[in-house]
Amino acid sequence: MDFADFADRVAAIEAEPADLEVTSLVADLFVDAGADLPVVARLLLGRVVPAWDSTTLDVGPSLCHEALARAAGPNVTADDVADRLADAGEIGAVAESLDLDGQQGLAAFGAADPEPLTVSAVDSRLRDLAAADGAGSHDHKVEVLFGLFNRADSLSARYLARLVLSEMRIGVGEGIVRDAIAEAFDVPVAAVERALQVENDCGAVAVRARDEGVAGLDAAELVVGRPVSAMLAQAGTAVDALDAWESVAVETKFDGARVQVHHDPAGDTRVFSRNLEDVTDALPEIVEFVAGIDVPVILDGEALAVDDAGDPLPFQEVLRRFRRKHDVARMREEVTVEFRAFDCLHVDGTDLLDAPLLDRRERLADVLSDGLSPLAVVDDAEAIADHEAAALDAGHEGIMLKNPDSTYTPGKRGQNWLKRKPDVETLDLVVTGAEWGEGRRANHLGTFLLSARVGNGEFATIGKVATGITDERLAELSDRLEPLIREQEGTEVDIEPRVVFEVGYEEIQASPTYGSGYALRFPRFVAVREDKTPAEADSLERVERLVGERS
Ligand SMILES: Nc1ncnc2c1ncn2[C@@H]1O[C@H](COP(=O)(O)OP(=O)(O)OP(=O)(O)O)[C@@H](O)[C@H]1O
Repeated sequence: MDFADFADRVAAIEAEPADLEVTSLVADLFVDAGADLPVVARLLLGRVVPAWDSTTLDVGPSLCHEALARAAGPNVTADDVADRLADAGEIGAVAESLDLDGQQGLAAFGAADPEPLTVSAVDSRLRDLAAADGAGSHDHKVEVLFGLFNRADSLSARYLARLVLSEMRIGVGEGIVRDAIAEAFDVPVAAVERALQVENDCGAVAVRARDEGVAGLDAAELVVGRPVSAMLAQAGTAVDALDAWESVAVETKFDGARVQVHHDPAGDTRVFSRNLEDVTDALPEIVEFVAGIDVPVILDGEALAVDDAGDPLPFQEVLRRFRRKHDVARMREEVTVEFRAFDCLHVDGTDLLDAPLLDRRERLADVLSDGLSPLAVVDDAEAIADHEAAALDAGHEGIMLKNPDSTYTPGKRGQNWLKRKPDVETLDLVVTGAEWGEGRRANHLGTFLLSARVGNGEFATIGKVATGITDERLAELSDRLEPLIREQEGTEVDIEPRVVFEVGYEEIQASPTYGSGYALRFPRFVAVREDKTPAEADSLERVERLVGERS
């Protein structure tokens, strides 16, 4: 499929306001995609590689501006592109407005490939770009993007630019892709959903649905070494749990970082973070800990930092490891990280996603004798309160209440896992802006503008945080956020939404000051959530719920 045809179809999808119609248009596109089906399915979600692969294109705005300017010809500079972006507000409109003239551009710049740009050419060039690393990678990336923009017509440029900056925003989310696969190939939505959870790649699942139908979808299996999304929890109380289930599995809620451990005694051990990033090198203790397991396993659990007495330390200690991977040996001497396993997804060729929690826990105990998170099955509120008090006394964050009969549903924030924490409230919010500091802090960004997620790549501002940040941490945050600056006006900057802050606050108030209609009172910085992407930040819906609960 030519990329220009794909871009036409995407423009029609973007212009359609009704979800059902969007699903049908996407389904039609899937039917027509032929051999390009897996790539088309991923591109619609703004992905080049499957969701289980955390490789990113790592293209920042300035790199993209440089490539666009080169493709636009000698009269346009990267600064011009940035200026146009300030006016237009989104990169797709800018790319489209540059009138990149496809094949004429080729002649003008002497590019080697006279073929029209196809979907598969874009895919392979962007994979090549994603693999570029180290010295010279900047220039290589500009070169690859220039080559693509140079062969693109205006509409193609619009979607290419959005794709490389992870801003597809065409109103197509995972739910629509799931429903469209079902509609296109006449298979049940539930079967598609299940295969997506297991395989974590909409491209591969679309092909299964088309080529093998329900049987193919049902045959999707976990692969040791390929991460799946983690099952998530909702906030809940003992009463919620006892109302919903006959008995309750109570576990300690460890204040660490979620890890999924894939161990193959005949091969490799890999550790993945909650956003599926490979963090194996940052956590050698965990690799060593599971080294003795003599069958292939996929384990779910928490990486917990402990002090010399074995007592838990705050989760920031573990997250620091994810960030500074090259200092691991030194950091390991300073802080010990231990593994607490609480679930088991696969043992020795058998997937356990559909097994009840207590059965999975039995299998877990078969393969691991140490490092298990304790679990008690109880049926009264008093026993739950006792467990909570004991967990808090021991310095843990709270307790988890789980339905003993529940299956493991990857990526779902369902009602089968409830988290119960004392009322220390924090929100995970996306940094979308900042202000330069004053005086001693003039070289650093000092105040950070925070936003809640409103859906499909959009964010609404809700407050500013400047409190709770040490000078050292401020320098670190500045280094981190400066490359993400999109625009500057006076001392205020607009920042690409990439980094998530955990922020404490006293109260949430209705307020016209911010786009969300709410403002945090007394916000204070707690940590950078290295393990969360903006898509996993707290939503405005959650904020509204919190406000509702309080009033
Ligand atoms: N025994 C346990 N069982 C399940 N999850 C646990 C357990 N102990 C600690 N956790 C952590 O609690 C998280 C569950 O809460 P949730 O799914 O809401 O994630 P979260 O948004 O990171 O929440 P939080 O910030 O409260 O940890 C898990 O992702 C995991 O990291």
